[in-house]
Amino acid sequence: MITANKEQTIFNHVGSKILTDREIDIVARLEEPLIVVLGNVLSNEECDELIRLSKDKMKRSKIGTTREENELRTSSGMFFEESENEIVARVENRISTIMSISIEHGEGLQILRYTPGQQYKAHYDFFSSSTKVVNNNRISTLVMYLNDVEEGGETYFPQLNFSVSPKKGMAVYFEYFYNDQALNDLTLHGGAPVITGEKWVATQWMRKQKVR
Ligand SMILES: O=C(O)CCC(=O)C(=O)O
Ligand SMILES: [Fe+2]
Repeated sequence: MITANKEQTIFNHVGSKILTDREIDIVARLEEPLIVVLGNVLSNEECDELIRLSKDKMKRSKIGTTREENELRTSSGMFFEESENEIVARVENRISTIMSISIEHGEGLQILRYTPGQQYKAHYDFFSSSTKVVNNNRISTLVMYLNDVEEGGETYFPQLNFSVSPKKGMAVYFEYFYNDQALNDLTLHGGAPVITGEKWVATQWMRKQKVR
């Protein structure tokens, strides 16, 4: 007998809703590799507050440091400490339900800001097998959009001819912990250059084992 075997996924939600402290909408999904577009992940107030809190920090983190230019990623960014404040704790709990994994597997929430011309070139979120961290590699990503971008700034998957336009409060989830490495490789993705306006995102990466 021939059985079509579908690979095991981490994301365990079916239907069109995910129940957390908010009702999250599953807007669209690609099955393999699993890429899910989510709506109503963050409220407008939460988006604004995350931007406000990180703005200060980005400023502070630049003092006394020479800003290293990176070809791959030209945006500026910062990390929140675990449960750093009430809003980060609340959002982390929600993220953990969405991503079907406890927050102990998560690196701190990362905030990125892109101004016109800035981008994140196509990359993998997992580390290559030649690096030391590979024994506790990343397995999944949630990119949350904190504002509307006038033009540009799509999250694109060049191997899949697929892209997601940033929309305040929405998010894109994907995972790359398949047995078949070819599926993982299809999650190559980037943040297209912003053309007009600014783009703010919050990214959560999860690791195979606990990091906290
Ligand atoms: O800015 C984006 O759309 C993508 C961000 C991203 O790839 C990441 O944070 O790993
Ligand atoms: Fe990424």
